[in-house]
Amino acid sequence: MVTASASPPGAIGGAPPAPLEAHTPMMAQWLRIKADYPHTLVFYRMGDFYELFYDDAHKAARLLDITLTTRGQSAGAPVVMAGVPVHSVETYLARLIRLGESVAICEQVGDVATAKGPVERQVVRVVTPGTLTDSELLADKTDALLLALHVGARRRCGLAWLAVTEGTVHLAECDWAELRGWLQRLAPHEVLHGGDLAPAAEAELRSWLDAAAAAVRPALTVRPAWAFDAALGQRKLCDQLQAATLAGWGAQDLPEAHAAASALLDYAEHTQGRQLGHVRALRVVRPQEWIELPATTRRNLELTQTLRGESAPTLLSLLDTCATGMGSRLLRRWLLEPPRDRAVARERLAAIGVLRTHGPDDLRRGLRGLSDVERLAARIALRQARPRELAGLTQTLQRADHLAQAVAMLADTHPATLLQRLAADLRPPLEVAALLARALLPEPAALIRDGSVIAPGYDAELDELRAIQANADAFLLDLEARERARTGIANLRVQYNKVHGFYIEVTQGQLDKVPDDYRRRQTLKNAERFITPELKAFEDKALSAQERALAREKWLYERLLDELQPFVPALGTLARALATLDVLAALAERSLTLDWQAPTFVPEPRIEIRQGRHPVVEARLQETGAGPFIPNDTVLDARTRLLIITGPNMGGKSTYMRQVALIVLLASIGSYVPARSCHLGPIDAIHTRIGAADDLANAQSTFMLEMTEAAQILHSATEHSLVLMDEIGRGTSTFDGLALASAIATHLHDRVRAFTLFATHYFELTEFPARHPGAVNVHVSAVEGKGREIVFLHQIEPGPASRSYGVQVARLAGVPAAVVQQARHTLAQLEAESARAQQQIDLFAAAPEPEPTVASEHPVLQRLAELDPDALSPRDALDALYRLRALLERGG
Ligand SMILES: Nc1ncnc2c1ncn2[C@@H]1O[C@H](COP(=O)(O)OP(=O)(O)OP(=O)(O)O)[C@@H](O)[C@H]1O
Repeated sequence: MVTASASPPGAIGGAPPAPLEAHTPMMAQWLRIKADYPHTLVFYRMGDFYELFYDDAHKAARLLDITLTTRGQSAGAPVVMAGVPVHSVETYLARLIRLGESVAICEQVGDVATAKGPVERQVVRVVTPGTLTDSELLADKTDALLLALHVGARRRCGLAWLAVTEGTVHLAECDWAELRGWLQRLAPHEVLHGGDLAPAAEAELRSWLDAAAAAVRPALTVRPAWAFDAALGQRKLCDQLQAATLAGWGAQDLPEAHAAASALLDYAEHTQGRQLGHVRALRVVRPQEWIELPATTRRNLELTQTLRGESAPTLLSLLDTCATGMGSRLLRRWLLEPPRDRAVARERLAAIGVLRTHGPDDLRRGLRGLSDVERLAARIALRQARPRELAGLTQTLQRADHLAQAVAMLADTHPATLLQRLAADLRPPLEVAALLARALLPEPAALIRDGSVIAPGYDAELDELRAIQANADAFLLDLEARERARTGIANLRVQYNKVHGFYIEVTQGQLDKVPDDYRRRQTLKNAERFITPELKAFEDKALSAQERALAREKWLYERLLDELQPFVPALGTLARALATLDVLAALAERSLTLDWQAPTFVPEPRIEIRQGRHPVVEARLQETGAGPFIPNDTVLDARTRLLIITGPNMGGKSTYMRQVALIVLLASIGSYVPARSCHLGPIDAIHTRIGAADDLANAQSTFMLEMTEAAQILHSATEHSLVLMDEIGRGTSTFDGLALASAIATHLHDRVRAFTLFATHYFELTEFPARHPGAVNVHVSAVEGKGREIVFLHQIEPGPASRSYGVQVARLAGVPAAVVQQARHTLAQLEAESARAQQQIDLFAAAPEPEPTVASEHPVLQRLAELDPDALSPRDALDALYRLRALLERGG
């Protein structure tokens, strides 16, 4: 980090290069502060504005479209500045954060009245994309994730991440090659690194991050190399967890991740300006724990985003009827991190089963409108909680207590372990509710600086100060009456304004009646304003009482935050329990509303779905009244591992394949599924290769992308993976495509042995099952009506499709009749020709052994290859052996 002394004075942040003394006192103060935040926009508080200067001002003017001005001079040059009003700062912050910028908020902390020169200012908080805690800046349903990356020896990467609004640090280690997958899965909003990456590696990191990003452009923030210290990280984690060792979390042998954690915690504390008292949990994430969902799968299955990047209609948007933001965030995590261990899913299913029987509606009503306890716990720990948030917590805790009782009753009668754990964790700290109810007004002011936050009866001193203010009104009325009587001025008024304080106002016509002891305070057009010794004495007392009351309220509020600190862990536990209950209740509601059934897990390899449906397509058909969704079966097991799916365009192949993947995923997270029944064996990954959008940003052609994705699948799929291959090979010429498709199918069938759904338009591939016992043909059915129009039945049936109906679909799509007519004609010719040729290519013949290449590489082997042993006498053979030996000794 650049400091004031390391940089030539005055060259900071675009200011004119000059020693600090040459600048005005205020600009010298700004320069000192800016030197500590060279890469961060400094919002420098001046009255009702935050001002930015020099380079910061230029940048902000560009990014925020605000006016750039100059005012006065410093070091002999005009001061370039731009400002935003304090009252609307959140809007500007939100825009900057979305652009990946960070902002240091620099407030006046000194006393304006007593300051000599500029008031003392300090950076109280740094707002960065990965460390957001303000409710205004965070979307309800997503967390801002901060990730620290440490690249150690042999490019081994340590990862540590957290959402500052949550209480858990996560650790993981991986190789550089796997990093991309991690970034895609986590989609962090900000990544910290030590600045020691080679330029190529940094560029790679940037491109991976941008590819993983959703709405917010992730920031890449450089932290000093010393901040990444394994020993320090381990110590910091132990401190956070209040434990002597990390062994209890299985986190002791992760030095690279410890180094990352040290930078992570240091930075999070630095931005919040304090320790993270609420971070009390640690999780080591080992990728083998989850069913792998590569980025392509998440995209193709439209789990949380449509292919167009919208948030609906997606699987998440269909599932998410959660009543709270906490629930929605947890549901998203469940969906993206399906556990391989079926015990987790079984527990959730059992709990959902109980909620279904009892009807989840009462619980859901109880959850609706609850405060975001998770974020509030963090904001209390960071001392950022606002009065209204705390007042809301009072009610939330009381309502959570009712929920706790309801869940306890359910858990008593139904032994579902998850419900029992929830009942144990749903223990709202009611003393917090009592304390808050006593301390706060039911509807306090938005900000503590405005007063009107602390309830009467909570603090005797505050009550007394407020009484003085309250009596003031009575006193002023009394004074007004007395002065009217004394002076005979009937329209005399005693009033107050912020600038001039208390005064007696007398209109022009009455001025001759003003007594001698009136002192003039201000002259207006039609009136004069006066003060009297009695009013002045009162003013001093009332104003000081008001000021003191405000200061007292502020002090009491700080004490209240102190008193709440010990309850932060309990609030964290409560938040997690509420979120879990919310997700379970939402899944129960969905399963009832959408008529879903519980899946059954089996130990043997199997995906057996009866009457399965695609939940999102079904919902859309229902919405648009476009007819019923046709359910279909899927049976894959140890003997049948690959389905060759054929059928017309628009027939429903993609829908069918996706529905199988979605049902497998839903079952794995412990949800009911859109099917009459589902028996599911172990699954370790869901891979998809569907459609193709040109990756122009990375200059990859459609076909290149198709093959890259196929290669990744062939390398990483196992016999427990589910693989969807949609029309592989269509991005190139027919022969190339067909050859590749058949080779890929063969590899998946023979070597990988993954459960594979292979949709194709290459009819030649329907021969595949005849030669491969683990494969079968199915097709989506369609018929041709009388008018040669195509009717899609969307029914999966055994055997290959009889024809492709491409021309009929084109007609359906409105292709001009003349073109359709010509296509029909050409098709008939092609079919006739192909039947004549009957060229039999054996698509599925075993690949020939790789050609021996070694012989051409080493001269000894070359010579050896040239020998014909049958033509040699024993003597010649011995000679040849000596010659070879000599050649070898000469080094070839
Ligand atoms: N089982 C079903 N029941 C009812 N409608 C369905 C069903 N499956 C698909 N559809 C409807 O058919 C449309 C086309 O389906 P889909 O995209 O899966 O076809 P496809 O065979 O993959 O087509 P292409 O080969 O052109 O990619 C869907 O948008 C949906 O509206």
